[in-house]
Amino acid sequence: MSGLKVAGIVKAFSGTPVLRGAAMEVADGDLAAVLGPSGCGKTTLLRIVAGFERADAGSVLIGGAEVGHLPPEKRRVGVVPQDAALFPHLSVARNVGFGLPRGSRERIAECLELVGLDGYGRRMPYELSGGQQQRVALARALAPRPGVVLLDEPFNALDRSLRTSVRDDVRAALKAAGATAVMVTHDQEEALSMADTVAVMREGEIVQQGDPVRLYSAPADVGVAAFVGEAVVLDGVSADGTVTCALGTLPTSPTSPTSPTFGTAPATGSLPALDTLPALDTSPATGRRGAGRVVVRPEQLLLSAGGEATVERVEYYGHDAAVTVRLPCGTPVRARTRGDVPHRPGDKVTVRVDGSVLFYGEIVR
Ligand SMILES: Nc1ncnc2c1ncn2[C@@H]1O[C@H](COP(=O)(O)OP(=O)(O)OP(=O)(O)O)[C@@H](O)[C@H]1O
Repeated sequence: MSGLKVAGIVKAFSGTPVLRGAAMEVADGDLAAVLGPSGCGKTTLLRIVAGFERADAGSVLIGGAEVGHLPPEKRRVGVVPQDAALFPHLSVARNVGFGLPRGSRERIAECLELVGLDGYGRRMPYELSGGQQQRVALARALAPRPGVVLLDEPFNALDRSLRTSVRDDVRAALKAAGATAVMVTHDQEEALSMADTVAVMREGEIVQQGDPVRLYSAPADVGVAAFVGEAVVLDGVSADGTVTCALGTLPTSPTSPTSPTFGTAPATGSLPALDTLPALDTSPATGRRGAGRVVVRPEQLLLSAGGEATVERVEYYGHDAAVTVRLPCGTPVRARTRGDVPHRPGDKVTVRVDGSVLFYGEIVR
């Protein structure tokens, strides 16, 4: 196998477990995002892949070969740190050529071109913007043709307006180089918009890995649903392909998981990819029944004038707005609406749900 595979990674610091059997797989040439809240172990996993840290157990395969026993310089891994960390006293070209043999001018020029900075070789790092520095750091990581490129929250130091364009440039450069890459982030928008595959990490485990669309539409559990995008979570009672909750009786999505272990990573390290999970069983006789939790996406909530629900708060963002509405039963829900549709606090509205909803409950067979 080429690409990257990590399986069953366990790591503790001074007896405190940080990674508990983390497993993920990245196909050759794919960009993977490891997405998780602060402190869940993302950087530690990346450092173990890079060889800066040693795992207590588990395996790291790069291009099909086990590298767990190798020092960082023997792993063919390129690293892009958070803050670019260029050598301040070296020119851009010498930064990019740092890990290359002498006389690698052509390769340096090639890599600068890959990141859209051809002609910048003679500049010094202090003459570059933050985004340009980050691109030089990527060129430096790509220069020795690594088996895997690791990016640790690479856009953190950039301001918001710059991030989108630098993200595009970085993704384009990785794709042009054909690199297999893993990017750590706690920003769901960044993960969903950039990556080919997203691995969601929680408390030292990859709880689900899948492509962005499937991850958003079929999260493994309520926690993943709420972390990957916004979620309205309500209590509900399910029967016969529908669920009854504060928003009425709604059809449940065919992507609602049917197994309590849906998407969880077994300790053996095998991959919790959605594609490999058992076929979905939505037949009324054997589906999920009883009490559980309903997940609705805010953009599924449609508001119309007049009704029993009350608008409490409107956050206007231009392209859209977030409207908090109190339902007649007293439960608040947050809807995403078009920015040009006026709602004001105190307005009476009706809330309808567009499409089907996810339901997480006990399975009755
Ligand atoms: N060298 C170390 N010694 C002791 N504890 C450590 C060490 N490195 C990391 N930790 C602890 O391991 C946990 C996970 O840290 P890690 O940096 O991997 O998380 P993270 O998900 O990358 O967080 P963030 O998004 O905030 O960077 C934290 O509780 C951290 O304090």
